[in-house]
Amino acid sequence: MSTQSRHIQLMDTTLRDGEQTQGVSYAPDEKLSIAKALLQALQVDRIEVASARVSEGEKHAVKQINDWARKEGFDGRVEVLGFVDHTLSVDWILEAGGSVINLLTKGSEKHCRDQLGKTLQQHVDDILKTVDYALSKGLTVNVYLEDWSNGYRDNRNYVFALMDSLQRNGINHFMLPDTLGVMSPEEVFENLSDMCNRYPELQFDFHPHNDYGLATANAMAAVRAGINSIHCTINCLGERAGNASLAQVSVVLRDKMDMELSINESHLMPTSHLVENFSGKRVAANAPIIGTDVFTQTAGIHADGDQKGGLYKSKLVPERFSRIHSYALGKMSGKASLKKNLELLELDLSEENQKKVLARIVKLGDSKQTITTEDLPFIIADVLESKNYQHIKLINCSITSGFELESTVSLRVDVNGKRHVASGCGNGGFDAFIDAINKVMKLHDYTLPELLDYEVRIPKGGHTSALTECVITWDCDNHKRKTRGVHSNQVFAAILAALRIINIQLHEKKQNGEPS
Ligand SMILES: CC(=O)SCCNC(=O)CCNC(=O)[C@H](O)C(C)(C)COP(=O)(O)OP(=O)(O)OC[C@H]1O[C@@H](n2cnc3c(N)ncnc32)[C@H](O)[C@@H]1OP(=O)(O)O
Repeated sequence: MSTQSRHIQLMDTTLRDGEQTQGVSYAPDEKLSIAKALLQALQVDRIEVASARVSEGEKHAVKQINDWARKEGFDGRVEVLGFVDHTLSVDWILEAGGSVINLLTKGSEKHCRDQLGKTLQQHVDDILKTVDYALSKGLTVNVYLEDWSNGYRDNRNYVFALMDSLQRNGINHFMLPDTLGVMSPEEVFENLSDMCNRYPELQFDFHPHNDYGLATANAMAAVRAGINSIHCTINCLGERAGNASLAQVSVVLRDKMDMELSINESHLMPTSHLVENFSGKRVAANAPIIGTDVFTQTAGIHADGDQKGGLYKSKLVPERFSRIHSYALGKMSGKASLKKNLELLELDLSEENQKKVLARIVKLGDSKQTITTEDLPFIIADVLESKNYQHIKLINCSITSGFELESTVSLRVDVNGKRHVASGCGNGGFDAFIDAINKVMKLHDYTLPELLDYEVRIPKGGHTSALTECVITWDCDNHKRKTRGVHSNQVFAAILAALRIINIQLHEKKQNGEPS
């Protein structure tokens, strides 16, 4: 149908279908925080926040969201999935302060017959009872046709008969799910075009799933067929392979189809992080738009092209998403990659020294080591044999750990020429070290930054005696910094990474003329 620019609504179901991701369960306050981020910051049109009847905790969460939404003027944009159970789901939603029910009906003859054990007429009678009850209580009613994609393929007369019975009963949106994510873009276009042509007066939503990795392509096909509302989730969460990614769908519909969306792109990353934290499901580093690595150029040739007038630029510029380009350091780096990192750190090096530093970076990369931007000053100091970059030096350190025992550390350390002895205890060797080193650093008017992430890894194919590498991400005044340490003992790898961030920050203090 039409590829003419029009407003496409996104209905985010991170808090309903997204919570059907294996192992994900949000606490009520987490649900409220995500709902706020979705409606207020990201400016999603509608959100589905739960299934009715699940639990008392869930009802409490939905009530909190509805109370907040009403106060902030988002009433009518918070939806709850309900069942064909006459009064039960409707009453549950009303008790939770809700105003919209997304009623789950059977969109395939097979589900109607084999799961409910009903004929179509019996199912329609039950649905209408629930719809009438919901409308009499003032709810807005949307209807899901569960398993519509299979139902349409196997017996579309069932689907048409269901639609014909429901279409004049005050239902707002008819939601057509590809419940098992089995459709191709061609099938989506063909089947949805047919539905739109048959029922031109009705509002349809499309609910894609990503089982074949086609959710975004299917969302595009749906819009091409004339659908004006797409369901998606943050970070592609959802049952099995997940739903369509809101980041991908919103950006693709804007860039490739010229559609209008209300989404504020600069909030895609923060919302993704929030959901990542609360769901415990990590986003792949190469996930489009929101992955940590997707604006990093690794190849030297690409860094060179970026310097020569943005030769490797597309519409997907990181600034759009409040992100920045970065240039990886490793064996594929060239002089342009190094230059970009030096610019970032505001470091100046002669051509001659750049060559030496680059040779060291390539060598380190060859031995599979990760090199972060924060490593660069150390590599430079090492290559150029600069002595004035060493502000903290661990002279010795012993750690004791035991099963069901608190770990203890005693250490001797040199900070800007002053020798200190300290001990500490904690929940594990690294925690005990942090306790001890914080006691020392307090005397130097310095506090370690908050730790945001802590990753330990061994080279692929390694074994228990291999070197371990620990990469720690620190929150330095809302600016993320990564440091790494390499050691055969993983706690010492972490300690070396911690010493490195201290060294960096002591060096900066010195350069700023602050006492240390
Ligand atoms: C498209 C989707 O992703 S659907 C997701 C729907 N959401 C959920 O399932 C949320 C989590 N579910 C739950 O908490 C529970 O399953 C509840 C509270 C909804 C129901 O729990 P229970 O009463 O224990 O039933 P159970 O989980 O076994 O569900 C199966 C019953 O629901 C019936 N059912 C299936 N679909 C529907 C429907 N759309 N409307 C009404 N009843 C339905 C089945 O026929 C079965 O009934 P039966 O026991 O009489 O045979």
